[in-house]
Amino acid sequence: MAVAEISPSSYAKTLHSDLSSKPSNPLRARTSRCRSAALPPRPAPTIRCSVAPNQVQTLVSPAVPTGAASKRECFGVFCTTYDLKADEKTKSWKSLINIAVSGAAGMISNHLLFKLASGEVFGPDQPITLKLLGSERSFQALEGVAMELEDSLYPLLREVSIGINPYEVFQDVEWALLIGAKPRGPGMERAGLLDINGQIFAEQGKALNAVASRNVKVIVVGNPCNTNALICLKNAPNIPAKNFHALTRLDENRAKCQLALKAGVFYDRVSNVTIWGNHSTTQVPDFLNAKINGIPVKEVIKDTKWLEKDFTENVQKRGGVLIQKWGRSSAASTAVSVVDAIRSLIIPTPEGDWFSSGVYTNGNPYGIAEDIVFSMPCRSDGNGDYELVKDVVIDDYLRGRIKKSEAELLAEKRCVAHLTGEGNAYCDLPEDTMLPGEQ
Ligand SMILES: NC(=O)C1=CN([C@@H]2O[C@H](COP(=O)(O)OP(=O)(O)OC[C@H]3O[C@@H](n4cnc5c(N)ncnc54)[C@H](OP(=O)(O)O)[C@@H]3O)[C@@H](O)[C@H]2O)C=CC1
Ligand SMILES: O=C([O-])CC(=O)C(=O)O
Repeated sequence: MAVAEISPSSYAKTLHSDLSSKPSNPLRARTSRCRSAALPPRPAPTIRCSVAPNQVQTLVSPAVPTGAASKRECFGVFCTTYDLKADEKTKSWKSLINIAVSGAAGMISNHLLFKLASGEVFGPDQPITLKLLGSERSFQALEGVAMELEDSLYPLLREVSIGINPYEVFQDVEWALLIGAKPRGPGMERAGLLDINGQIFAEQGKALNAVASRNVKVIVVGNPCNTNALICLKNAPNIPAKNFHALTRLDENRAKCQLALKAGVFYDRVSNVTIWGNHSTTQVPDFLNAKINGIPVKEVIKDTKWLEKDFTENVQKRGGVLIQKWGRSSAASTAVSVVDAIRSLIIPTPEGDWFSSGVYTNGNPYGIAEDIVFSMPCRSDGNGDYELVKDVVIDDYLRGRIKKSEAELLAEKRCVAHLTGEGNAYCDLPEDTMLPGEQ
């Protein structure tokens, strides 16, 4: 690594030191983060960066940057000056919110970012900032993604920044969608994946703890997502553990689709579907409490053998079947399920229904081991928070299956003890432990 001095004006990404650090009044007259028209021109600051000679020059902060709050980056057209208040159309808009997305140059993000920017996630009156986290490896691709966002002319997308340092990218974020993770390659042990990805999520947890909004909502998508979410929350002690989610909404959606197919109804007739446990092949799609047209599934689909075997396995292994056919893991449907997961937290849950999310187990009413991240049924008032649903039935079949997924997650937790501050790791994963995408 060479250390080079670059002037921000020599590069499209510009570091900003001239604006207030707090987005506390996000409908502020938004002056450019590159250069404020209201302020006298300043000499361009010199920024010290670490760059390899043949790499795109990248602005890098120290691990815990001093004065990081005053440093901002923007991308291209998003550096231009505007004033939300002055624009008639924007007067009824809500306050700007900051959303961070990691793995932003990856497949899932390529679908998700455009949904976020279009307004279909947070609503047509919600302007947003997108803060894209990548790596040196993906930096050029990240620029390409940002260029596509520019060219899409989304009115609600007010700011885009790109970076490779989570301590900068997570500054003041209200939502962190953590997608980036190393996929498990041929010959790689699950324990190895847990360690490599766990380190990513330990670092990102620390960064969130240091610089994100104190009430940031975190959705972990990168696999193994339950244990990554646990690592993340353990490294962010100043953020409520309740704010961390592991994405199991894709599994819920897959289960709804299978039940609808079997019952010959459209999938909007299926409700109250819980995915219990790990986002892995031990997950438990719950047909006992699920309903079709408001009637218990078991009264509509009387084929118990199908429910216990075919339905359950179809959902558990759907990711793997899709990889075999498509040649890559679910990206579009995963992005859709991230949208569903967010909307379930910002829109009140319909009366009598619930949604699934991998959440922290402390205080759960189901007897599931504490201190893991486990998918369970949740309801929300639409304020970003949730409560666990109490009125669910757990029979012996369900209990046995839940126990198996719980055992898997406890074993995963032991593998990452060195990343959660709980001593030495000891990895004894069950033989059949697999991600949904593995067969
Ligand atoms: N929970 C769920 O329901 C689902 C979860 N997933 C998981 O989501 C994650 C992302 O999937 P997808 O977007 O399709 O994957 P991609 O391979 O398209 O993108 C993943 C991104 O992860 C980043 N990454 C971070 N660390 C590494 C590393 N050490 N090696 C390689 N890449 C790394 C890369 O970005 P960069 O170089 O910028 O770091 C890359 O762009 C995966 O972990 C996948 O298993 C997928 C489907 C469903
Ligand atoms: O295993 C993977 O990477 C894909 C995955 O999570 C899924 O499709 O549910």
